[in-house]
Amino acid sequence: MRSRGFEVVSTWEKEGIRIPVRKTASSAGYDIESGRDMDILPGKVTLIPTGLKAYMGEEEYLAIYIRSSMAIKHGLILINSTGIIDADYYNNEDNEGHIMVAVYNTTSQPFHISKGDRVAQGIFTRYLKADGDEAKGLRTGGVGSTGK
Ligand SMILES: O=c1ccn([C@H]2C[C@H](O)[C@@H](COP(=O)(O)OP(=O)(O)OP(=O)(O)O)O2)c(=O)[nH]1
Repeated sequence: MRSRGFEVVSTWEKEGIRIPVRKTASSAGYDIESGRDMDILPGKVTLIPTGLKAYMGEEEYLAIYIRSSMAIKHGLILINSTGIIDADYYNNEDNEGHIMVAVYNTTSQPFHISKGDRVAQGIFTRYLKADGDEAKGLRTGGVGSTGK
């Protein structure tokens, strides 16, 4: 039985996309790499495609955080502070569940990222449901897919 994990998005160039790993026995985060070469321009939001999707249990999500060194040494932040990858994002009909890392370059200089550079980390997390919660909707895509 499988619980949670990562897969390469089928439409993405598989070459050079590595399934995330934790670097040490007690690291919480799975290191997530950029799926392509990119220039992260100052003062702009850039979506970094990862070439990855994640599957998990129903009451779990994958929390995406910046790698500390990207923030502290290079001034990159996540524009949404923490990316929430919902369990039902996996294999959605729009983009298959492609995980995007939404970065903002706080410096005045462009920052180059190569395919395979570790940019973010993902931590699988459990959440709790409120009494009377009977949500049944189906996710069809990514950011803003359930409204505006
Ligand atoms: O940094 C992020 C944040 C979100 N997502 C994907 C996964 C998530 O399941 C989906 C929707 O994100 P969220 O629910 O945070 O955005 P929303 O603006 O509330 O959109 P929706 O109306 O689709 O829920 O977009 C990413 O790939 N990267």
